Amino acid sequence: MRPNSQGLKHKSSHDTEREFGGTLGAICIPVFLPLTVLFLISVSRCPEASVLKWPPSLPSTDHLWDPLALMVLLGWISLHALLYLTPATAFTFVCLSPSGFHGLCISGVLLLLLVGLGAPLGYLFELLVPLAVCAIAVSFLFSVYLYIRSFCAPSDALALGGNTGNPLYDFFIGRELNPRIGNFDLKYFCELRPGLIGWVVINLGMLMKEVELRGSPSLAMILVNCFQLLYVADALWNEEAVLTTMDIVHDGFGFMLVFGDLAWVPFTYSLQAAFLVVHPQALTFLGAAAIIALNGVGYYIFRKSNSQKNQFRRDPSHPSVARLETIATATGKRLLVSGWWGLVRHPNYLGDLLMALAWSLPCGFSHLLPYFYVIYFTILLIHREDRDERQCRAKYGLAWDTYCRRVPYRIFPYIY
Ligand SMILES: NC(=O)C1=CN([C@@H]2O[C@H](COP(=O)(O)OP(=O)(O)OC[C@H]3O[C@@H](n4cnc5c(N)ncnc54)[C@H](OP(=O)(O)O)[C@@H]3O)[C@@H](O)[C@H]2O)C=CC1
Ligand SMILES: CC(C)CCC[C@@H](C)[C@H]1CC=C2C3=C(CC[C@@]21C)[C@@]1(C)CC[C@H](O)C(C)(C)[C@@H]1CC3
Repeated sequence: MRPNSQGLKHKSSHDTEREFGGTLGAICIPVFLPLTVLFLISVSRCPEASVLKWPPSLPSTDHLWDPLALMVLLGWISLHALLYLTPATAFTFVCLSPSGFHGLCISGVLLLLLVGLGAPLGYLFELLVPLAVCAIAVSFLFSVYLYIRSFCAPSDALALGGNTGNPLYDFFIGRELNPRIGNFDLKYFCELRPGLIGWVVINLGMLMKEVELRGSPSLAMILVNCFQLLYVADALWNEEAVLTTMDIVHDGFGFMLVFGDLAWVPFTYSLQAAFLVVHPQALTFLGAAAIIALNGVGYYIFRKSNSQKNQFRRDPSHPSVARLETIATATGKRLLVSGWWGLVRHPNYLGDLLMALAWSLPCGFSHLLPYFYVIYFTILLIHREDRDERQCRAKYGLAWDTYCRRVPYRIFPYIY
């Protein structure tokens, strides 16, 4: 057996553990999730906006395709590929900031120019369904390309879990860990650039549509736009931290991540803004202040806990983390058992979930749809926590069990 780039030995196709429901999941998820995206966008623009209505509303076939949508999508991905390849020093006005953040700033400047020249950004509302259809199609084609090219990759470039020998499952999970074209890291690019920045551009399009319809943006729309812009800007400012996430370190680059990055994130994470275009909400200043406070608390916990772990992993002797209590593991790495990581085993998930709730609350309580993100995200993070737990137990053995005894709660103190 030959160690791969994850430092682990390849198992045979029979003993590789299958995740996400195995082969059945790999067949159902690529059918079910793209339909879910189209269903949710359709529901968000119906006056009744009911996710429980039967039969479910799906867009009619003549609304699925628009050549303009394909041009916009391919232009957008190409622009970000170009920015990704341009050396950071070329952007002297933001040269001290990380390169993902340049992408966001430059997109912002270009959009302002377009709006200044009279481009109707609000038209994104009409284009949303065909754009999502194109993003789904591009995700499928790109995943097929990744699957085929993975057979030319050396075995130490393959992901541990994506090489079961079952083509459907391997296509879904991803065979190659970090596919590159020269220096261009395809997974890193997709995880942080076109989809994540596309999400805030769609939000802005929804805000402009509201301005077209009602003359000015509502307080609820402004809050949703600002909260989510802060989240995306934070991700791009701290972009190197993504290099330690399980998606980059452990998971292959297959349909699940490609679709997640290019279609799921931009089109389902922007549902609150799309909902508000057709379902305006009256928000009091007191209500808005409470929601801002909730988002602030969530962001504080999310940022502080992520930064504490990143700082500790980078330099454990740094004064900000040197006094924290730790336990040793057999690998030589230490685990934090005080500070944020002594409160619960995933304080960053707790902060992220509080923010998710704050993004839905401006949409009021009359509909379930704006709460889709919080519900989906709770399930995603509980499942992710379980996967991470298994990986950490395999890596750290007894030390991980000691950590779990010291810090018994996973995400919510005294609850879970
Ligand atoms: N908006 C979205 O859709 C999503 C957002 N996220 C967010 O992304 C961020 C990253 O999440 P994710 O990658 O899942 O996980 P984490 O950032 O929580 O990283 C988990 C890893 O941290 C290390 N670790 C765990 N406990 C300790 C400890 N006590 N001391 C030191 N190191 C420890 C382990 O790796 P090691 O020991 O190898 O360093 C473990 O594998 C989170 O804030 C999450 O909320 C995630 C998914 C989706
Ligand atoms: C299609 C499925 C239902 C789910 C696919 C999951 C993906 C959408 C997520 C897996 C991990 C992600 C991360 C982020 C976005 C969502 C996906 C791609 C992230 C970039 C969001 C911003 C954060 O600050 C982060 C820490 C950089 C996130 C990293 C993980």
